Amino acid sequence: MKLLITGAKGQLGSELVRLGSSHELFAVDYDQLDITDANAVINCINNFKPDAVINAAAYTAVDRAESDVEAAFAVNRDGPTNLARACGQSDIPLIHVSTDYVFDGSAQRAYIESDTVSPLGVYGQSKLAGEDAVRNLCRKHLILRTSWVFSPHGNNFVKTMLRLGAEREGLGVVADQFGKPTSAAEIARLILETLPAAEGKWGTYHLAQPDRISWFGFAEAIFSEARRQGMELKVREVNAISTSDYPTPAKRPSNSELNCERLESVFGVSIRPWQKSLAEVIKELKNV
Ligand SMILES: NC(=O)C1=CN([C@@H]2O[C@H](COP(=O)(O)OP(=O)(O)OC[C@H]3O[C@@H](n4cnc5c(N)ncnc54)[C@H](OP(=O)(O)O)[C@@H]3O)[C@@H](O)[C@H]2O)C=CC1
Ligand SMILES: Cc1cn([C@H]2C[C@H](O)[C@@H](COP(=O)(O)OP(=O)(O)O[C@H]3O[C@@H](C)C(=O)[C@@H](O)[C@H]3O)O2)c(=O)[nH]c1=O
Repeated sequence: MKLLITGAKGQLGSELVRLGSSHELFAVDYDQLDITDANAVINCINNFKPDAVINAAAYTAVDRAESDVEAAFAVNRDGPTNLARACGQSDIPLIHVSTDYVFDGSAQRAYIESDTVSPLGVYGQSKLAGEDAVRNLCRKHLILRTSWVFSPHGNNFVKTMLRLGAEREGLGVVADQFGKPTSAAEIARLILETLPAAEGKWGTYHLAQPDRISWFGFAEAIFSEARRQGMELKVREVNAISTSDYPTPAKRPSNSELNCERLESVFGVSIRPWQKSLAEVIKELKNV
């Protein structure tokens, strides 16, 4: 397939490029295609004539978004609007990635696709506006909501923990926010697997790796896997703290577990647990 990938230097974009080599890729980041520029988006799609567009571009700085509202909405709402309009006009499928942070976390179970959305912060609000634009402007769309993305690239919780764990003896990590860590490689693998089978299955799906865990539990898993692989860490004490002990500009959902049964049953795919992906990512980071 001829695939246009936006945000190609980000976590997901990098994995799409790595795993998508059997396709003809036009992989562009901000410097080659700014998705907030409507004319540039139309020209790019008209020139390359892709079979599908995968939007991996986003504004992902959750706390910074609270004071940088315009920029977050430009990238997360206006960018997808431009892509969806251009794709919709040419009947090109658009794969768009969204987030668990569209939910407020009040559910006592895993969220399904049709659950009420009610984002707590600017990042989630801007991503929700992007989802709406894609649904309204491009019939052939897959909106894939994922969560807690990690990879060897860019910024993510795994890399932050490994950095802090090498610098400090003690760390406090929130133990009352739960979700599903998901590797960018697993998202890329599943996008490339579902896309060729997507005709007649357009819509919104949840895509996150089992199992549900807290950020604290995830931090413990990161340190234990890093030590198992022989990494030297300074950290001796990881303390379970509550959200109120770790004030941040953006509010985060206390439960953003995504139920992914719909994706698995409609496409007949199975999503690997994050533990295996974590081991692979740490192995790669160790060798950098
Ligand atoms: N990271 C996470 O934990 C989660 C991410 N998601 C979603 O998954 C998707 C992929 O996220 P992830 O790979 O982590 O994101 P990254 O932040 O790693 O990558 C996003 C990429 O988009 C680029 N970008 C920013 N603005 C523009 C623009 N105007 N035009 C073109 N490119 C732009 C960024 O460039 P630059 O770095 O120069 O700004 C960066 O290379 C996003 O939709 C995100 O919302 C969902 C749940 C969790
Ligand atoms: C660094 C650190 C964070 N925390 C907490 C803060 C926060 O509640 C939680 C996660 O922090 P982060 O800022 O790394 O993660 P955050 O930016 O909230 O991650 C989110 O990113 C966006 C893009 C998404 O779409 C979400 O799915 C999610 O992955 O851990 C600690 O408790 N201790 C620490 O030392």
